[in-house]
Amino acid sequence: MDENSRIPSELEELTLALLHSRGEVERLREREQLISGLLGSVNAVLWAFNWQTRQMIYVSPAYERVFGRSAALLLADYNEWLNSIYPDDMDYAAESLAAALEKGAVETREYRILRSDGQLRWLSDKCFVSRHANAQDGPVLVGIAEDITEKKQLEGELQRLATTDVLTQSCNRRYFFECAQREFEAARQADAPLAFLLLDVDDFKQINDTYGHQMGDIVLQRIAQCGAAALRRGDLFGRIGGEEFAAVLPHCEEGVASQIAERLQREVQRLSFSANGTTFRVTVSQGLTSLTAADPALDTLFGRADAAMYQAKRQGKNQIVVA
Ligand SMILES: Nc1nc2c(ncn2[C@@H]2O[C@H](COP(=O)(O)OP(=O)(O)OP(=O)(O)O)[C@@H](O)[C@H]2O)c(=O)[nH]1
Repeated sequence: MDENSRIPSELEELTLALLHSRGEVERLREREQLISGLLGSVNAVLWAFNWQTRQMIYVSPAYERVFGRSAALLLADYNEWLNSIYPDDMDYAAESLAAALEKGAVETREYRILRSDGQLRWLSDKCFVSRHANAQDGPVLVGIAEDITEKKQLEGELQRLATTDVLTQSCNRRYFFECAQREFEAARQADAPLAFLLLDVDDFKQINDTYGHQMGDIVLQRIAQCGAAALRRGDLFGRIGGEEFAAVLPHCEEGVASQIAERLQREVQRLSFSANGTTFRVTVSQGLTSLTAADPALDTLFGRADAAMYQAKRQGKNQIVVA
């Protein structure tokens, strides 16, 4: 056989190369279809952002579903993304994005957006510095944003259940003392006034025994409503025992605290209940005290308010004792 006949001619080489590159193009097309199918079906927004030019380079199809806005507008102008962030969360969203540049990644970003239809939604938006970006184009940030509104609502509901007294919807004992401790420490640190109020329903056993436990529950609910009505915004109110409630009044001088306790006393006295064809009223005894420089712990305040409340009971009930 002739030596030259074994060497493929230039034409054959070209044909082989063409066939090979056609196969490659076909494979790439299939791959692209697969990836765009995946990106289209994933309910998370994948995005890429050029930090230097402040340009959105890419955003996946889920953007229009999650944000309810046009992807074309976003690709034309990055401000479209900023416009969608809930104003209170704007600083956090911008700072955490910049932090990703320094740290390489921020995986705990959560903020709220306003969809174009006015709906408020929570997003988890993890972002990373891309390792594949071209150095001369500046850093590129890539991210994955997911709608976590339902998860947030569930967390909120769990938090509410863990901190709320089921019967009266006021703070439960554990949460009340947790918040009271924080208020106590803040007042001590700022040398600010703080009052502690303890309230116990008078002759509650008799109410239960005469009108039934269910009626007793209604009494507790109405007293809790009086508490919410009489206190100021920022005051803490909770049910800390069966028929015992407590309040912490931050930044409250003794005189104002007394007025608040008196208002609460009157609110309760005004309540009227009907059962078994009769009408009855309830009263409460209150113990009130204020933080002094010598109080080492919240327990000291609590103990003083408790002693004052028992003094009110001993003195005939339906009254406030200030200690
Ligand atoms: N209906 C109802 N009763 C409760 C609840 N928790 C505790 N109690 C009742 O509250 C009553 C408290 O009674 P006592 O501690 O004797 O106090 P009191 O009758 O209010 O007497 P004074 O405190 O001296 O005025 C008890 O009978 C408890 O069973 C509750 O969630 N619902």
